[in-house]
Amino acid sequence: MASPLIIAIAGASGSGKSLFTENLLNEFAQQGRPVQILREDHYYRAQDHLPMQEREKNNYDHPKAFEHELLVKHLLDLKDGKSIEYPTYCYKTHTRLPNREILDSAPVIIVEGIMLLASPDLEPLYDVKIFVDTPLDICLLRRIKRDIAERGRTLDSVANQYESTVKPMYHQFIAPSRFTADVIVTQGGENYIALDVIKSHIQQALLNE
Ligand SMILES: Nc1ncnc2c1ncn2[C@@H]1O[C@H](COP(=O)(O)OP(=O)(O)O)[C@@H](O)[C@H]1O
Ligand SMILES: Nc1ccn([C@@H]2O[C@H](COP(=O)(O)O)[C@@H](O)[C@H]2O)c(=O)n1
Repeated sequence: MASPLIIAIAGASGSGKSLFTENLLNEFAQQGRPVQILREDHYYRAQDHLPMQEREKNNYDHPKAFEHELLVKHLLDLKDGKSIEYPTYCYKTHTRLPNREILDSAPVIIVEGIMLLASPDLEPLYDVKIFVDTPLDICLLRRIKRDIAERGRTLDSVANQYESTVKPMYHQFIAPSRFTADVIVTQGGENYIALDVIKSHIQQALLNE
């Protein structure tokens, strides 16, 4: 098998990265082309050694919150055609779950997450770098709804975390990383023209291998 293409999709929390990734996956699934998806969130560091109060106060919007060294290893393994043991993460307990999933390599690997373009160790591994650029007020509204519905948060906790870490870290790390992207996607996860352009590029790159 030729070396897989690695597509990185970055952007603010709530920008629509996950939805964009799902929609890209659907485009390839319709053609019966195998695609593997990795989420940077699964690589948040385990915190079993910390009491819950400490975990709740942590800064999850700093690059050091992630075990990027493991993500680098996994991407290199997938590039070599090897399978990986993909970690599982729980936002409610702020730590890893014991189960791991075996993921096989595939011709297209999509990796999605907030800090993917802000890590110099990861950047050389990508073949295509995409930044989903959505106004921060829209990201915040989506995050409030999602975090209350799915991640066990309250309106107060989302607001406090947003002011103390999410917003300042966005300006320090995520916003500057957009300049390293090959493609900037506006209108979030439902920009079907961007999806089409990226799908065509990937298909062409696979044909040329
Ligand atoms: N273009 C869009 N229009 C409406 N809702 C959207 C759009 N993009 C994403 N969402 C919703 O906003 C929330 C956050 O989107 P998500 O893709 O999880 O963001 P991210 O992965 O960047 O944090 C989800 O509930 C998602 O369904
Ligand atoms: N224990 C955690 C871990 C992460 N977060 C927040 O998740 C955001 C990244 O995930 P997205 O799906 O929204 O891109 C990030 O902004 C962290 O603040 C958390 O709240 N708790």
